[in-house]
Formats: sequence, C-alpha cells, structure tokens
Amino acid sequence: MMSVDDPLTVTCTAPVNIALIKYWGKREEDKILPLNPSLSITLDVADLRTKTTVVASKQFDRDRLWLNGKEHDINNKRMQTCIRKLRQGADDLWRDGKLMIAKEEWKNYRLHIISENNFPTAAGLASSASGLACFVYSIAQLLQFKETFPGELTTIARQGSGSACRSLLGGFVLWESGTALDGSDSIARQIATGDKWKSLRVIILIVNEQQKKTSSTAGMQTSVQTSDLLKFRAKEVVSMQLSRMRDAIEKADFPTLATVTMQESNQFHACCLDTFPPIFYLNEVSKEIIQFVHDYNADNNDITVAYTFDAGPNAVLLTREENLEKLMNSLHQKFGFFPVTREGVTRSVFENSQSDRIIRSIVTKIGEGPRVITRSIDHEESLATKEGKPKFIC
Ligand SMILES: Nc1ncnc2c1ncn2[C@@H]1O[C@H](COP(=O)(O)OP(=O)(O)OP(=O)(O)O)[C@@H](O)[C@H]1O
Ligand SMILES: C[C@@](O)(CCOP(=O)(O)OP(=O)(O)O)CC(=O)O
Repeated sequence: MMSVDDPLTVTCTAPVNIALIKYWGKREEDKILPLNPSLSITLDVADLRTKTTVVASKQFDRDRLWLNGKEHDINNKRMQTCIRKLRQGADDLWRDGKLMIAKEEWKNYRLHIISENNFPTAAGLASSASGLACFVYSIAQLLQFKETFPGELTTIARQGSGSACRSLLGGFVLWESGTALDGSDSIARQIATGDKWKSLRVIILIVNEQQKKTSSTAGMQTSVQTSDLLKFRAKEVVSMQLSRMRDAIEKADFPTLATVTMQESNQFHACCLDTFPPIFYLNEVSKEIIQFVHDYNADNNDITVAYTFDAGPNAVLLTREENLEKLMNSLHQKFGFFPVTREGVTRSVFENSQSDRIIRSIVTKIGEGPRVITRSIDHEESLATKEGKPKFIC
C-alpha cells in the first residue's frame, strides 16, 4: 500500500511507429496540424522502445528531463505545452479509498522525467515519436489525466511532435488531419489491430546512425513554402492512397499494402526533391536498397517486399515471416554481412567493415501501444533512484 512518504512515480514504455502514408507538412505550425492524414504501423516494444520514469515531488525546485543519461532541455515550447495541458487535465489521486492528492494540489508538484531509447536518438528512427509519446503518456498516468473527449491525449502528444500521436496506439493507426481551428479533431485512433497481420515482419536497415542534417520540422516547413507537388499530393493523392491502404489492411492484402507503401515513400521523397532548395534524405545505399526490392519482387514474380524511408537514409522493409530467411540471405548476398537483431538478440557476429553500406538491421513486427510497467520506485525497471534522480548518468 502506498504511504504519504512513498515517491509518486510511474515507469512506462512506448513504441516506435512507422508511417506507411506519410505526414509531411503542417497547415498550422503552433498546434502541429497536418496538411494531410497519415497512417502508421506500431512496432513491437520488445525490440524498439522508449522507457520513461516520472517522479513528482513538492521538494523538487523545477521540472527536469534526462534523456539517455544526460540532462536535456525541457524549456522548449513543445514540451512546455504538453506539460501545461497535462497539468490542466490532472485529477484526484485515490489509493484504497483514500484521497492522496486533490487535483488542485498537483500544481505544487514538480516533475523529474528520466527517459531512455534503446535505439539511436535523432537518427531518423522516429525517436521523437516514441520519446514524446512516452513523455506524454507517463506524465498523464502519474497526474491521473482525465480526457474530456476521446483521443484528447493524442492531441497533446501531437503538440510534442506530430508523429508522436500515432505512438499512443497499437496496430494500424490513423492520424486525422481534422478541420477544427483548435485542433481538437486532429486525433490519432486505431483503425485495425495487428491480428490479421501477425506474420508481417518489419526489417529496419540501418545505413547511418548519425543525426540528420535537415530535421523533419525544418524540412517540411520549407516544403510547404516551396513545393507545388506537396500541395497536389495533399489535395489529390493522399485520400486515394489512404482508401486503398485501408482496404488492403482490412483484407490482409500484402501486395496492395506493399505497393501503396512504396509509392507513398517515393512521393514523399519526390516532394523533398521538389522543395527549393531540395532536401536529400536518401543516399546511394538507400537507392540501391530501392532497386534491390524492385528486382527481388520482379525475380519472384510477386510483390513480397516493400520499402519505406522517413527523413533519413535508413530503410524500413516490410515482408511476411515465410519470406524472411530468403530475403535476409539475398540482402546479405547483395550488401555483404551485417548483424541482424531479432527478438532482442543479435544473430550474427559479422561486422560490416565497409562504409556506405548497411551497418546493422533490426527485425521486428507489429505491436501494441504504451503501457505502465511499474508504479514503484524500487522496481528494477524504474530508471529513478529514491531521490528522483537518474540511476544511470553518462
Ligand atoms: N525518450 C525521449 N524523451 C523525450 N524526448 C525525446 C526522447 N527521444 C527523443 N526525444 C526528442 O526528440 C528529438 C529527436 O527528434 P528528431 O526528429 O530530430 O529525430 P528522430 O525522431 O530520430 O527522427 P524522425 O522524427 O525524422 O524520424 C530529441 O532531440 C529529443 O528532443
Ligand atoms: C518523415 C516523417 O517521419 C515525418 C515525421 O515528422 P515529425 O513528427 O518528426 O515532425 P514534427 O511534427 O515537426 O515534430 C513522416 C511520418 O512519420 O509520418
């Protein structure tokens, strides 16, 4: 049972999501309202995840954030908006029929937020999506956040980073662009569980783990200002592709899902090229991977693999379990050996010595949304000491 002296804490995990229908461009910068709807798959937290511990105390003098063992600036506008909205929606904390903290009391508590990603941060692997989703979800869990309308929490995560709203749900997730000026209808919701897609495998091919030159936020701003193709895409293309994709998800139709996914990735990168000055996220290896996938499908006379790329050169391939071994063998033959991490275990000891090649890969599958791991500070999964400081500092 919780006593008044126990630190108020929660530890949660949140997944990475990969967009199959891309979000690129805002119609409103401040509230992060997108030009078009987007659709993603949530990846399994067993392989890629953010873990966050939040501790609340009246003794702390300010809100603080530690990311991967180093203190990180929390005074940026986006994180401050999220924290403010979460505090506004805080509710009474009850334990065993006893009121522990009345909702108006929460304003006297400051937060220590300790977070780690088990994959490279800011390298185009959607760390901002899982990171901000975990940030919002964990604080909401601690402050007993009560939604005033369904999906409200996703509207808060959206204001941390657009793609983060999709990481609050599992399976296939649709982020509606919405029309309301206040952004209240620009929410994310699950449109299908992963039940029909249990055999889907997602292979992340890491080509570069460095921080990218043009952030998604800055890149899409320039695209909105300069690309006519982006306007055409938002007006004419996305709704058609979205309905093809939703139909394919419903029917578990891999070839259609794969085709739309590749077309979407290509159109997103075409919009980047149409931006002035152009933005290049793909490198030579990325392009070789694209060619490889098309050759592989042509040789097999079937569409069994798809690729998608976000704002960086790393590839995400989709295939089915029954094709995985054959595909990995062909990738190794074409690109040389690289270590493969599957179900959290690295299967190959071969390090790729060449540069400009695939460095390593992670094989994962569709997964569930965020969850609470523990509400105890003593739990081994908690990232905080009893004093509310990170257990591990770099
Ligand atoms: N666990 C986390 N907790 C809080 N914030 C995080 C966390 N992980 C990442 N972030 C925030 O996201 C930023 C990285 O976002 P950025 O968009 O640059 O990279 P990315 O998400 O890896 O790439 P992309 O969004 O293009 O896929 C970090 O600098 C940090 O501010
Ligand atoms: C290419 C993308 O990954 C862009 C993600 O952009 P962010 O969500 O990182 O951008 P901000 O809203 O400015 O934080 C496509 C996608 O995830 O839909």
